[in-house]
Amino acid sequence: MQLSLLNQLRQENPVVLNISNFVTVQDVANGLNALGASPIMSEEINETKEMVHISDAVALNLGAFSEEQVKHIRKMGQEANRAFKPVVLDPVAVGAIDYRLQVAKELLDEIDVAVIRGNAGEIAALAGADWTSKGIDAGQGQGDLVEIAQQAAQKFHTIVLLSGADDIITDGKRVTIVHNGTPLFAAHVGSGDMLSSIVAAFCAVDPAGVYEATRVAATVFARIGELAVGDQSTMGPGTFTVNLLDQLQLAQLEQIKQNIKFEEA
Ligand SMILES: Nc1ncnc2c1ncn2[C@@H]1O[C@H](COP(=O)(O)OP(=O)(O)O)[C@@H](O)[C@H]1O
Ligand SMILES: Cc1ncsc1CCOP(=O)(O)O
Ligand SMILES: [Mg+2]
Repeated sequence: MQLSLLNQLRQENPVVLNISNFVTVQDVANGLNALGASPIMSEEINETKEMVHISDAVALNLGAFSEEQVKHIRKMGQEANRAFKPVVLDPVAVGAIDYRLQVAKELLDEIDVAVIRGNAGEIAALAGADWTSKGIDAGQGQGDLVEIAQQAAQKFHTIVLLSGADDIITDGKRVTIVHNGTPLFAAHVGSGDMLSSIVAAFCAVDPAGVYEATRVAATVFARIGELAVGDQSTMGPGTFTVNLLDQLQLAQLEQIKQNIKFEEA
């Protein structure tokens, strides 16, 4: 795995344009910034073309959209496609709310999305698989998550990153499973949104290799979570959040490379 993309990212400092949600916007901005990317957020549709022009990748988060924001998301995605800037979509809670699923599917029809990053419930809903989601969380189901991720990737002609205790990255055929990470990620609202924007940052560094960029992003983020926990046996989400932000900036490639656990299929 080309983990050295992290150093390239830190050198290039790519601009990542985000449609965020009001819950996690600061996690996303600070997470990108600490890692070595340059975040910018936008809520004004009239600046879309210029915004995309100055950006290297776009992350579209469906966490708290309104009808107005959907127009903005559509325009931003299509503008990014015209400018050949990679687009990452985070379909927050589409497994729990049918209306969200419908909007996400429409956007996927209208925008050429490079990567969909979601939890099991979200990716299962997009794939049309049997699964019970719970709000923004993954929920529960019996299906094989690798097959579900592959189905979603094939259906939408995109790379899928299905995150959770294991992260599954697939283009529909190739599969990488990353076992690194910490359950404390799930105790912090915004972990998934941070990851989606970080995927966009890695795609900006290597737009020709979206699959590689996505699996590197997942691995780097998971290892940084582990480094944030360190050897402390008890830690709560408060300390984890602070340490995560610190490690996003401080963690060096050599530390990240230690103890990588992934398999390829
Ligand atoms: N139980 C877990 N163990 C290890 N890592 C986890 C666990 N749950 C989530 N993560 C990690 O948290 C990050 C966010 O993923 P996830 O929780 O699936 O997203 P979301 O917040 O959108 O539901 C990913 O890096 C994922 O690997
Ligand atoms: C709580 C909440 N409600 C709407 S968006 C959102 C944040 C979701 O963040 P994440 O998917 O990263 O946990
Ligand atoms: Mg999420």
